[in-house]
Amino acid sequence: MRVHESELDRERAVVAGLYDRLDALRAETAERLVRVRKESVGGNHQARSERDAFARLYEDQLVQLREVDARLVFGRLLLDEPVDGSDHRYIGRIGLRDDDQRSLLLDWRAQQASAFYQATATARMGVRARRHLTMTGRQVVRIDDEVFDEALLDGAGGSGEQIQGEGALLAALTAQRTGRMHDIVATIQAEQDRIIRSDLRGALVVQGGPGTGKTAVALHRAAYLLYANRQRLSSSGVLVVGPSSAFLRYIEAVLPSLGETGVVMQTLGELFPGVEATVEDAPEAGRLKGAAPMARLLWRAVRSRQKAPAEPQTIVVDNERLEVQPDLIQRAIAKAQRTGKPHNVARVTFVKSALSELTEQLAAQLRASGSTLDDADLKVLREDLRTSYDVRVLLNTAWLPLTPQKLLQDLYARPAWLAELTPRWSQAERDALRRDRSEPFTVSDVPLLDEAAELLGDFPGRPDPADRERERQRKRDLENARAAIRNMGVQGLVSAEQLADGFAEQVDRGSTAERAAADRSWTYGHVVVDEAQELSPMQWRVLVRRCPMKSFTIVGDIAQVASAAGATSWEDALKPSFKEAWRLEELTVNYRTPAQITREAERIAAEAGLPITPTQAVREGDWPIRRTSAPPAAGDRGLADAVVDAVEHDRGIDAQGTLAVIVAQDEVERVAAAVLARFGDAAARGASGLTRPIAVLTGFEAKGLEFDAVVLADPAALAAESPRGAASLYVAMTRPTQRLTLVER
Ligand SMILES: Nc1ncnc2c1ncn2[C@@H]1O[C@H](COP(=O)(O)OP(=O)(O)OP(=O)(O)O)[C@@H](O)[C@H]1O
Repeated sequence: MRVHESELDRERAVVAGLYDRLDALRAETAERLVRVRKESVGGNHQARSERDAFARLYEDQLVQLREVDARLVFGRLLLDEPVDGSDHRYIGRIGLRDDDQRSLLLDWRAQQASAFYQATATARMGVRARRHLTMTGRQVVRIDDEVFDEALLDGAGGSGEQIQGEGALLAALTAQRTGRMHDIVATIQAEQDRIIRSDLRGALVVQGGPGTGKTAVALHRAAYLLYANRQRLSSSGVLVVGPSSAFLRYIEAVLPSLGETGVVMQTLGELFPGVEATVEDAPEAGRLKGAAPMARLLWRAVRSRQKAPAEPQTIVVDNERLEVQPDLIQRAIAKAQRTGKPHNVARVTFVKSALSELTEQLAAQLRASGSTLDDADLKVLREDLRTSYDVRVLLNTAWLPLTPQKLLQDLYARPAWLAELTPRWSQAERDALRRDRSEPFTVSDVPLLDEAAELLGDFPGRPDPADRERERQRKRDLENARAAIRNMGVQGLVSAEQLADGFAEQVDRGSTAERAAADRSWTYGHVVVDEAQELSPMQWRVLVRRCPMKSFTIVGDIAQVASAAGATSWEDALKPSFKEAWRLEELTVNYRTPAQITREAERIAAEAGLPITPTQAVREGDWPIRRTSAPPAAGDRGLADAVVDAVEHDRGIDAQGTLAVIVAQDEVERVAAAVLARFGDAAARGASGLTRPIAVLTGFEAKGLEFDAVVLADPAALAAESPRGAASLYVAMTRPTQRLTLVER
């Protein structure tokens, strides 16, 4: 015991030294910031923009140094071979060095830090022992050791190999939930670490049952990839896609706590700039819109808007009546189509070709009536035709410039046109898409808008030259940044790209992340997709367009598919976009849900025929599943009242933790009203409930989230509402970290 005490003191002294170093760095950065800001406002534009860029860089560094304060250090390795004069190596959120550049703290993402997560007694990786440090504020409160080198063992024996840092892990797993996801750097397990550090290239699929840490792993992988491929990813960015804004809010603090702020997070409804879709389609419409043939349908829709008139058209130009044959327009259309360019771009060829033929026809007509025409006259004729109202109407009727929004609205609002395009569909299918022009776009419309944008190309008149100027400016910025780095002697501390980003912000005030999110043609260096089993083929197509290099981390659980357009196997989902070029990793340990609850959820899911991957829960819970039922005579009120009672009962056990009431869509508002009436401000309906003690959610909203306790209203209704059997019920049952109550009807 005494030995342990003195060890604790020793660690406290080391950790205090690390915090001193952090404070010194902060002070130094703050001082640099003040100095840069104070420098006289004079100088030319170039000098000012350089100073601003440095100021922004120091501000970012200060934010990062502040973010890493909590649990700055969490581990220590005892090494076979000393490094920098010490056989102790401390692992933390960031790397720290002393004035002589000796390593004091190793960034968890550094290659040498992988031993902290992966070493075992049988594969020691040069490690004699591993120590987990548990912190409260800046103070070490506990140490847990695992010894690998037999020479150090005095009969105590090494700890189990499957779970590492058991004490620290269990403390993290049973800690009360706050409605925000936390990072897991201190306790990443070996199977998770291998996935986190897997190569940047190609598509990596992480399949795992509920609570196996897929989301946690995906986010830590994003942080790791940004660290290990800083040059490549900092300018192109990383996109994280999640199912709902509630989910993104739940995970949004994880990356900043790992020191990463440049990641773009979007829901599937936000992938098309300018549209923020939150409404979901009815299952049948969602299925049709998500299916791969929709791409072909949109192609045909665009083609059908390139159409010669059925009859000859008479137009008047320069007081001459011209009879335009459908053939003439048809030839111009064919020529434009042969360019293979998008609709709005190919239209230029169409117009040119039609104008040439019309000019010839008009000239021939004038010559026939006795006029003589030279080249200059022909030019004038062509210009007269180009500016003629009749010609404009004629050409626009045959080939009108289109926006993606207009194309899609027309498709849904003009049943006759849709019918023409879908000869093999049933009338019921066509009716499912029917919609008024004024209705907002749905989440399933977003990939269709993107597909349409691809087929249509830029709308004429959009600022294209600005892009070229921006490119030239970027080159100048990079050169200036390199020069500035040399002048200030900060080589190695900042990359030219980072600094040039700072210059660019000067112009459009946007970080890489903001610019990427606003630009449909932006291509990311890496894309992380969470809850990927829900994605439709059309959604996959958008994501691959956002990252043509196909560097993806795809995490999900095929058994949790709730949407009608989601995948039934990873092979089917990925084949169209990735062919065979993806690799699969599986996670099998459930870190969230206690064993009793996991077993019951898996039993129900298996009975309903869901293809679940059974998980191994790391712990037994302290509470059995509780079942109550609503008195049948009380009707709808009965369920709401029984739910309120169940919540009250659970608050009696723990009034501090987070609790979710999960309800089928049809009943959620009624139950929410009763819960809010009883618990007032302590409860809220929807995503805003995530920062309150009690949240009332639908099965869909609860996806990916977790709570200390869950009260599930009417499990049968929840099971019935999902197009894929009991998926929604399975998801709901696997949300609690401690207690589950089932309120049956
Ligand atoms: N190595 C770990 N150390 C500490 N906590 C962990 C670890 N791995 C996972 N967890 C915790 O387990 C819980 C479940 O993780 P996560 O939400 O990533 O699972 P998931 O596989 O995405 O689940 P679901 O499919 O149900 O959404 C989270 O609270 C997470 O922090």
